[in-house]
Amino acid sequence: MSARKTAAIVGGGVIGGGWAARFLLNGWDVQVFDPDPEAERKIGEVLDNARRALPALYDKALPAEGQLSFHDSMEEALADVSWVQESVPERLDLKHKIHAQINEFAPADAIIGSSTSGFKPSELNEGGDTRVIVAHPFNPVYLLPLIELVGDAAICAKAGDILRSVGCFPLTVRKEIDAHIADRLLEAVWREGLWLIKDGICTTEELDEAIRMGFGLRWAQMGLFETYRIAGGEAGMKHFMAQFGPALEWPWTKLMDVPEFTDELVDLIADQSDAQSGHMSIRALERLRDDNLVGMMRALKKSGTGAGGVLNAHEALLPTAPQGDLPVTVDRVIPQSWTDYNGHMNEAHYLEVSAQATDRFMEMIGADADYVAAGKSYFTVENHIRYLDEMHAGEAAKVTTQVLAGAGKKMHLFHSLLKADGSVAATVETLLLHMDLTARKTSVPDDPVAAALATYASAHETLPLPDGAGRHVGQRDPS
Ligand SMILES: NC(=O)C1=CN([C@@H]2O[C@H](COP(=O)(O)OP(=O)(O)OC[C@H]3O[C@@H](n4cnc5c(N)ncnc54)[C@H](O)[C@@H]3O)[C@@H](O)[C@H]2O)C=CC1
Ligand SMILES: C[N+](C)(C)CC(=O)CC(=O)[O-]
Repeated sequence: MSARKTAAIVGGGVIGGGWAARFLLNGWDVQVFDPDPEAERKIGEVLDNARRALPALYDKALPAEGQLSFHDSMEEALADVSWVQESVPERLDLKHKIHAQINEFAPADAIIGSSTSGFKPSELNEGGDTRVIVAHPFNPVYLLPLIELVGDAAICAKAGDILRSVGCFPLTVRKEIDAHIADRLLEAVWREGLWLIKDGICTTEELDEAIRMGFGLRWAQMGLFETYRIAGGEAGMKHFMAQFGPALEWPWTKLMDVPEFTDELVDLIADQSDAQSGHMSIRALERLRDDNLVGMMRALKKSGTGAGGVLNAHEALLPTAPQGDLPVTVDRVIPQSWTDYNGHMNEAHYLEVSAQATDRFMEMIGADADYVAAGKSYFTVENHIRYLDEMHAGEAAKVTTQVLAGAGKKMHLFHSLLKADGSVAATVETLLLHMDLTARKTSVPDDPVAAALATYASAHETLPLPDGAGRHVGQRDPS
């Protein structure tokens, strides 16, 4: 993979702006070419949404943002890049023209991807010596991990490595077909929806409720076939197919046809959509969507299912730098979902951050997932939290951890929650005991864990006792 972490965005609209945010917030420099005089403003607004949402998916800090630049020529925008992403309007003639220009200026080793929703790579490359692959994203590109890759196998493999490094899920489509995989499914649902609305069976809002109150939730974590596998009950998929296969002969869909896009139909759909969502601006709807997606995707991290597994794998790649003499055990952004009616981070999440810091420190001394799977761990037996300052959504936060004592069965830690300016927002003094998970009784840790903990305890012994250590609730500060 090229060492250059610079991407060119050709076409900075809804999707190009999302690509710019995906690369930029993962530490890449981004060079944009888009003749629209409003492109810089539009991308700026997408970046505002992305900075608010993407970091909240992670329990570790993302890399420092790359540099964003706008260029008046394709040649300038493509200088020294390792990825070119084309996101111009879905017109094959325009894409051919653009890719001929890209081919002229892009470095020979650069990946050239098209965001096209439906064209095949053979169509994009027809008549020229271009080497475009389909790299089809899903809006919002900075949050949804799926990128469908279609085209040259070697280029797709290299593209997949790069996409994984910026938190995406590259899905290589085995054979090219119009609209790849996901858009064919989306098109089917959209066509049927148009018929249902045209025939007065439901409104746009009722159709959306039918999706988001039912299978839409299921699809977010298990897709279509795993869901149907469960629907077959103990008899499984074959029973499901036997029971519901015949329905494919019945008129449960009109997909053989699509309603004529008359002015009446377009007005019908548009009027109902306005009635459903017209009270919110697109940017407000986008922020609501992002908050919902972040909450759902964070929930999937616990089981590692679907997008949750992608987030966990990407998070494992993110480095955490030490802070002075103390290890940084949490380095993250406060998610919107952690704030409450007082407009700041809720008290419960200070303890959640502390628990994350303790888990990270346990990993650092070898009491990691494998250690727990072997039947040994630590249990927290006492916490003392001091709330010293508010934390707000989108705020960067670090936790440093000092070992106050670490011998025998005991592990006595002091976590300090630091704001971006280094001030202390909270402290959590926490006492843990080592446990035998089979006997459910205290036990001494394995020698390697005991030795690693003793090393930290010895190194921290020379540090001043942190302010607040040993306090009890309501203790007066010395005047
Ligand atoms: N909107 C969506 O939900 C999705 C769209 N896509 C695909 O992404 C591509 C772009 O779609 P959108 O972002 O929605 O369109 P858009 O209309 O929002 O953005 C297109 C951008 O291309 C720019 N542009 C036009 N001619 C150009 C040229 N000669 N050189 C450079 N830039 C030029 C325009 O100024 C505009 O900013 C299409 O192929 C579409 O199928 C893929 C996934 C989702
Ligand atoms: C409607 N659409 C064809 C532009 C959808 C896509 O291409 C993917 C998406 O984000 O839904």
